[in-house]
Amino acid sequence: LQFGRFNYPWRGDRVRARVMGILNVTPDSFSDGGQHQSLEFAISHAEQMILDGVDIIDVGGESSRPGAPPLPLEQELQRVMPVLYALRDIGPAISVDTYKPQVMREAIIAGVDMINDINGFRAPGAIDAVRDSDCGLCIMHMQSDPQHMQLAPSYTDVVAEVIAFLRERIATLTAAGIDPRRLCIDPGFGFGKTVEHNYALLKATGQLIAELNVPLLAGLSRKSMVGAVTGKPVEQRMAGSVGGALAAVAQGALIVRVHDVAETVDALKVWQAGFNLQR
Ligand SMILES: Nc1nc2[nH]c(S[C@@H](C(=O)O)c3ccccc3)nc2c(=O)[nH]1
Repeated sequence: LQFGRFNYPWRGDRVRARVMGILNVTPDSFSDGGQHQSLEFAISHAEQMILDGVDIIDVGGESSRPGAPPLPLEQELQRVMPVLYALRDIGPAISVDTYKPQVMREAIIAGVDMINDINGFRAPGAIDAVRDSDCGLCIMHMQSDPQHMQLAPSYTDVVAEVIAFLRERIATLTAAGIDPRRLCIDPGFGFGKTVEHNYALLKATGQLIAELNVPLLAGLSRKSMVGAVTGKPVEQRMAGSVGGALAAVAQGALIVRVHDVAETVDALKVWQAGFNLQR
């Protein structure tokens, strides 16, 4: 995958969806919290994803688990920056999953190819942090915040409201001088949504793309929406997650964010070989 600037994954052969592998950099639980072991694990996980055919590796220091307290800036930097520097020339595109402007700034200096912001670049300083660079930007919808979002998700019309939110963010970022070719959108499965809201959004993937006219990233891997319809626990949701990824790609999604890279890459290869994409 040639990942030149303004030649983002979705700018290549538009029909092939790209696979974004999830790389969670959690604290080093085996020693005194030093970075070395978690860095070693992160690099070996990245190397395995590359063997599996990953296109983008998404490095996240903070699990956005509902109810989780926010991770302090210094801790996030200590976790994420060594990994970004270790992976910057490893091959595939590198994305950083953060909503903190200072992490964005340092990640851009480290040469990341994309910034994945679950908060849609709403934090004060987030737009300034990313404006004067050429990295890709993923704008995700979230209702409320990770601490409160799953307490009582409610919408009048979830699809219309998510579209309106993403439309406003696209307009705000482009008005600030950001090239729209850098943008992709994401409905944010699991971020302030019930299972019903999530499936209404998944079924509306084509509508979001048609109305907003930017590439769409779908991130439903192993989430509760998969568990709800399969009855499976999180460690047995791979097949359901692959099914969800194909449901999104069939409607035009261009990036799927997944835990199970090898399985998703294979499923997409066979699906794309057997489905007439040029409809
Ligand atoms: N763009 C984009 N970034 C993301 N980061 C994440 S964290 C997520 C997970 O299960 O990985 C998660 C969600 C809720 C609780 C824990 C963990 N999800 C997305 C997504 O759906 N889209």
